[in-house]
Amino acid sequence: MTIAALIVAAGRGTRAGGVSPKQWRTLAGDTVAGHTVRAFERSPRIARIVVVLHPDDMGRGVAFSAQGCLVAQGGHDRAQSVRNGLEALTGTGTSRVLIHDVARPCVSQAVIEAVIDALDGAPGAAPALAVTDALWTGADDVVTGTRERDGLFRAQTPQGFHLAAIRAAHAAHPGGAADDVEVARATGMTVVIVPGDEDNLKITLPGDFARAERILRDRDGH
Ligand SMILES: Nc1ccn([C@@H]2O[C@H](COP(=O)(O)OP(=O)(O)OP(=O)(O)O)[C@@H](O)[C@H]2O)c(=O)n1
Ligand SMILES: C[C@](O)(CO)[C@H](O)COP(=O)(O)O
Repeated sequence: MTIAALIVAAGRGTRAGGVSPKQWRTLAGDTVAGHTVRAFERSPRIARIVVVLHPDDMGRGVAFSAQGCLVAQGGHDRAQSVRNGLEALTGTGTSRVLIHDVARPCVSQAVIEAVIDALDGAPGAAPALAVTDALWTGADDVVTGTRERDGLFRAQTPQGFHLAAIRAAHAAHPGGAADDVEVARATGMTVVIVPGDEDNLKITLPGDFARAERILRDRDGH
């Protein structure tokens, strides 16, 4: 069985601010994208890596190609970028794919392994963390109600799938999905939840860079 990682890196990181998109910012000695790609290169079970880049960033693809990655051009939204990455896997003999946000550079080997292992028993698998805090609704800075937290999860990536199944799901989906699990579930696919990791944050807002850098430095013992 051949397993690929598909890293979507074609977003602009508008919420993170800064002079360049968040995936090109340097943290703990490498770019965010460099850390993310390396996490999958370190996994002996990942046979190939596709990196999906924004049209303006295709020049950066040369370095990824030189290190053995496939490179694809991104689309107008995340789902289109995923579809372009899936297309790039055509003819490579890949049977399973782990789809990951470039903006999650602290993904651990344990999370990658858990997703891969779960795909032996289900067509889809993804990491998530159970919601433990109380949940409120609010308006104008005032609490307006509470919500049941049982059965709620915070979704992470990598989200793993049998390749043919996720290709078919993306081809059939009308658009507007938050992630690939939503696309998969729209076809009736079973997606199992594996343990996520608090450190597997998605760099989204300016304050997230410092936290990601701390995690990466602590892990590398710097
Ligand atoms: N057209 C797009 C849009 C998003 N992405 C990727 O999808 C992931 C989603 O994370 P998010 O935080 O939403 O990234 P951005 O779209 O870059 O961020 P923002 O919404 O703040 O602009 C990121 O890895 C991003 O690069 C992509 O490959 N192609
Ligand atoms: C795919 C994802 O990371 C799951 O948590 C997330 O849905 C993508 O980004 P966004 O913050 O919802 O735009």
